[in-house]
Amino acid sequence: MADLIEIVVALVTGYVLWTVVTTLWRYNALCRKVKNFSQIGPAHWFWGHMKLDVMSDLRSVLSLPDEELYKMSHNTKWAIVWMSFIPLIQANHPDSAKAVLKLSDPKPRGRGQVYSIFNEFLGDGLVTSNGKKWERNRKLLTPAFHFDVLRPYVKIYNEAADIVLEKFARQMKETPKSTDISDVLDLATLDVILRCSLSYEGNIQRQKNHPYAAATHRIGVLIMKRMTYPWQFISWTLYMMSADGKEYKKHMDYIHGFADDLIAKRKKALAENPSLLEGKHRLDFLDILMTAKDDSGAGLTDKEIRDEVDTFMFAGHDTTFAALRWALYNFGLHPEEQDKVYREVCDVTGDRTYILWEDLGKLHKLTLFMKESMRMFPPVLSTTRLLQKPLELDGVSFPAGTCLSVGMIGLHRHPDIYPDPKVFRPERFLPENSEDRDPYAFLPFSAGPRNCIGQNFSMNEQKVMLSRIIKRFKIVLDEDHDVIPVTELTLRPKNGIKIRFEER
Ligand code: HEM
Repeated sequence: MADLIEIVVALVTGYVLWTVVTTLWRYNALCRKVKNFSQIGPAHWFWGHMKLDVMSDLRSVLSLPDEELYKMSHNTKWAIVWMSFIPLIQANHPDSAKAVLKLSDPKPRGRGQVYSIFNEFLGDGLVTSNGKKWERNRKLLTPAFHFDVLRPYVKIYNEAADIVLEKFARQMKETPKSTDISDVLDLATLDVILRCSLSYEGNIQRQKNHPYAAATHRIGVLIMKRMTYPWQFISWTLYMMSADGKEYKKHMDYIHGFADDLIAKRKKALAENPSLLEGKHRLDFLDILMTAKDDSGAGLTDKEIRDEVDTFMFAGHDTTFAALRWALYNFGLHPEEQDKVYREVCDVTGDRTYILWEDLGKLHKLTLFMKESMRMFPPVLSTTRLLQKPLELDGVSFPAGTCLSVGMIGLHRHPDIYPDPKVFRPERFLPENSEDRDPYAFLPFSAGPRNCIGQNFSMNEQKVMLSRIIKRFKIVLDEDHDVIPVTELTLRPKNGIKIRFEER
């Protein structure tokens, strides 16, 4: 018996030692590989880049002098951010971005890995799931973004824009110097996604604020804060013991309860009146989820439906909200570009106030403007994959099991791809100026099999909102208000953006 115990102890000790040694060996090999990659600044020996100001205030990164940017990007296709001792390797060139994104490699969701942190919030929805489950749901939900489904949404975007204009006009009467644009656009984008995809009529925009919008805002802040404490990042239990963890759980419970309620109401409505789906040429998002059956005839479980509802409410609202805020900011910063877009909107729409589906394809200058705005201020800052096979690129080989990200800011400001990267120049996206550019050089919506399913939805919504706003108002930035870009899941302006809306 004693012999057996000794053997077991020896085996366990051997296994533990073997695991520690191989992990350290792999870690050391990876560190040697990445040591020459460009960095946003010197890393602290313990915290790495996590506690640097640049992580919370991106102004210094966004205003790096061109020579500095050039030095950081010219000879390398990868950059590195140290999350304490964990290197976060980021593709910052189209070649490396393509190598990462065209693979069907999964998103990393193990303990302490980037997407694990979203699991409690978004469950196993389309953004976070992998493998067969992702494949099934992506196939199931793709028809919800068909043009025929998107076309009637233009009416809803216009209705939301009506209220946005009315509120901006009222706010300007109350505070003529300038007004913060955040709450108005937050509720508008939330209302749009709820009405279009989730058949939910909650009169959201008529409320002063909404607990869902407040909860997503705080969740963004708390997730980024959690990432700066490795022990909280790795352990949900430890996180739940902190005050932040408790607050996070409170918001999450609210969000999940809201989604459950919304699903229950739609189920009830469909049960009482099945004809609601009759005559619908194509089903919208929630109805697809409710009625989908797999080959064996089984539908999605309640939890699966809720995960997708949570995912779409977040992914479909916070991102477009971010893009709209940065676009209005850029209108204010670049009055001459604003003017070009204004004249185009007037030409296309004439005496009409409402934007029609047919107008959307004619708003070329606005589209160039929106692309340049998302180049400089990408609403989503990165996406990550877990290598399933070794990857060799640019003289560096990464073993299977390495996490590789694409960093949108580094990529979109690469001076070899975008000369004068800090200059706002929408003509960069004219066909004649971009046909030779690699499609993986501009990735606000990511690319490859896991690209954004909602990009047309969002582009249409942004076009309607922006053209309606700009046709009615001239946009002037409040120069006394500091705009501080921060990473809070999406790229947000920390204290909002203040604008003076002048009636045209
Ligand atoms: C300006 C607005 C938007 C931006 C910048 C944006 C950006 C992105 C990016 C970068 C990804 C990849 C994320 C990752 O790999 O982790 C993504 C995925 C996704 N987006 Fe968007 N998005 C926007 C709007 C929307 C809208 C309006 C919806 C829904 C109506 C939506 C739904 C999704 C979903 C479900 C995914 C996961 C797709 C998959 O993995 O199959 N997004 N988006």
